Amino acid sequence: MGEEIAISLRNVSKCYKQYHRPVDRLKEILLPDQKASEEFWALRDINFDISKGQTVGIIGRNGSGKSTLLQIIAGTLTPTTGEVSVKGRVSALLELGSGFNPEFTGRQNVFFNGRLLGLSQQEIENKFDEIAGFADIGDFIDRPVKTYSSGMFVRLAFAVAVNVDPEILIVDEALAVGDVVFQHRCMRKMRTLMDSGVTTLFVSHDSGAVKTLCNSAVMIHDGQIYTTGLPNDVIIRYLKLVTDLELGLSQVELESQLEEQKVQEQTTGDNVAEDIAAKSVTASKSSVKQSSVKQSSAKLKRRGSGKAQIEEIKLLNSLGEDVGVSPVFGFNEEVTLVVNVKAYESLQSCILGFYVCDKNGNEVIGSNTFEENVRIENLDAGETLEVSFTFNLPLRANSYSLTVAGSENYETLTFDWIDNAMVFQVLPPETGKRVHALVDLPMVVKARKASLPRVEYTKI
Ligand SMILES: Nc1ncnc2c1ncn2[C@@H]1O[C@H](COP(=O)(O)OP(=O)(O)OP(=O)(O)O)[C@@H](O)[C@H]1O
Repeated sequence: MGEEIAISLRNVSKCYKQYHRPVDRLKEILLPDQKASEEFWALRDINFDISKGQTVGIIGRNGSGKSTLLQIIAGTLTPTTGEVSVKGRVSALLELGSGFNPEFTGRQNVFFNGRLLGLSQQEIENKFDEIAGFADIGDFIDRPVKTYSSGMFVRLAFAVAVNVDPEILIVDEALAVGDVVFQHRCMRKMRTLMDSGVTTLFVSHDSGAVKTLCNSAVMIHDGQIYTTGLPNDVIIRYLKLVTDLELGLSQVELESQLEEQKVQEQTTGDNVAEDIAAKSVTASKSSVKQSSVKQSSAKLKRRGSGKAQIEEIKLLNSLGEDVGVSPVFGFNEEVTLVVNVKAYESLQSCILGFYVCDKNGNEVIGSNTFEENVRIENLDAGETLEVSFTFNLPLRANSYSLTVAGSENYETLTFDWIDNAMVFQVLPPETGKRVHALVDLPMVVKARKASLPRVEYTKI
């Protein structure tokens, strides 16, 4: 039996009417023959299926169509064309305030919203204390919502959305509001819901949250699906697009890249997007030489201005040996990362850095020359530079990837950024010690048995 589909979109498009002046809207109502608006397609031909229990991150630049997409899935907006099928009770946390009546108290809104979501009066009463406890807004629960700060508002809205036993949870960027303690509480609750099989859609500009929370991601650009896949891969594509746009790559060039990517994906069935990502930035210059990894298997992903380029990356073991295509290191082994850079234009200064990332793309170890107090001044065009970083790998046995990047300084765009430049394995400790966390740092542990205090019994 195949996976159960919770959300399915077929050729979904949304066209908004846009008016230059408010009066044009009235004009069009009064004089329907005279068109006073322009059509704007916020979404075009969106097709995807989301299996039950998946957590999907939706990413994209401002105005790309993410909120429109979520509202269509949540059922608060009708698509202009296409079909949407959503199976399960949807609880949506969309725009701040949507669904709340400002004149009602928080308590009244909890009941009002609960009923809208299909819960009975008794069910809401049973859940009320949990919701109020989660929101943690004190006496404000009995005051009109219009007197709330935006933080209180989102606390209550989130508390309702996650505590009404949703089957499908839709969250739009809401976690960015509220204090740190509340954000942690939200994250924990979302994880619990996801672990219990709730299908979740999550729009965020926080790539870290998408990487840690989601199983997959969809990137929307100009109302179309730009790419889908593993969160880290999609985020890399997203960051590359943002860099390309900052570098002034024209829309025509981006569209032709997208077309080329689609054609190649169809013909090879392979994830050609990755190779295109690697080619597009620096197509005219030499590609990076990785003495330890073949380019295709390394899933090379690259972006940057190209003012200078990373020409070679090597990862040496504790004996200083280059250990080949798929290096395997011992637990806590000392390794040396050697990076060679060539300037194609003159640079006033240079910062070179790296990250060791886990499978989800979370940065586990990382630093750069600036933070390590190694100042690199003036690189002339044609000049080369070799930088080495020596560090240990006190990591849980697993595979890790290496990201290497360089920029002129913190203010400028990176000249070269290579994600997944190399993948390597770390073995478990030879001592047999189990590593329970991602990183295992040396620590001092002391234990002391305290004798129990004597209890004196008084005879009555
Ligand atoms: N009611 C509306 N009428 C006209 N145009 C709209 C309307 N709502 C959204 N749009 C336009 O549709 C496009 C997509 O908007 P949407 O809010 O879905 O983007 P978004 O990706 O969620 O953006 P952000 O990250 O800034 O929230 C934008 O260009 C926006 O101006």
